[in-house]
Amino acid sequence: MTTTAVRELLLSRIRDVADHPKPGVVFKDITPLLADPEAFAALTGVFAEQCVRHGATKIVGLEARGFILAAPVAVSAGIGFVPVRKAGKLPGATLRQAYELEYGTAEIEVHAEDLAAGDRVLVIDDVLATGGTAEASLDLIRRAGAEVAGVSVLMELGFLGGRARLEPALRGAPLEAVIQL
Ligand SMILES: O=P(O)(O)OC[C@H]1O[C@H](OP(=O)(O)OP(=O)(O)O)[C@H](O)[C@@H]1O
Ligand SMILES: Nc1ncnc2[nH]cnc12
Repeated sequence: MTTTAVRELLLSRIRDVADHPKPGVVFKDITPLLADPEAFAALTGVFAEQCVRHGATKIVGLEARGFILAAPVAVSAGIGFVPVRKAGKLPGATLRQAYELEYGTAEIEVHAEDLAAGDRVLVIDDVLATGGTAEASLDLIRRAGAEVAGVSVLMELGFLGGRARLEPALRGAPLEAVIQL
């Protein structure tokens, strides 16, 4: 399949849900994509190629939808998967990072022992919106001593300015969005 055909297939499997989870938000629902094995496999293939191209040695997935997309990429690429979770879920010793959302703040965590110097980490998630979650994940990766290989997302909501917010934290690492909206 050509790159354009893959993008069209993926876009056709993302459903817009108006006013979810609150009025005024158009929620980008990826469950139709996950339910279509051809589309899910195509997306996994795109991420796996980026993983190889950026020389990643570990994959971080961002809870929760990022877990679903990142795990098959790690298996396909033959490298480890590391979950970045919302605070309070991981049982071991963690590093924790607070970040700002559109309204209020949130915190995410990673097991400190899962990342170390010498790791090159590709972050995978479904959506880049304001960029707050991805930015905080890059802080965690570096605080663990690892290097950021890149950030890969299925879709970027350009009108929310996530790319500009993330730019300084990327420090030259690539941010790739399969679909720009
Ligand atoms: O760029 P941002 O403004 O930080 O937003 C993007 C994040 O928001 C969504 O996750 P959410 O926190 O809704 O969690 P979920 O995947 O568990 O539904 C999405 O999956 C990203 O992780
Ligand atoms: N509009 C949106 N749809 C799906 N996930 C999101 N995360 C942040 N904004 C989102």
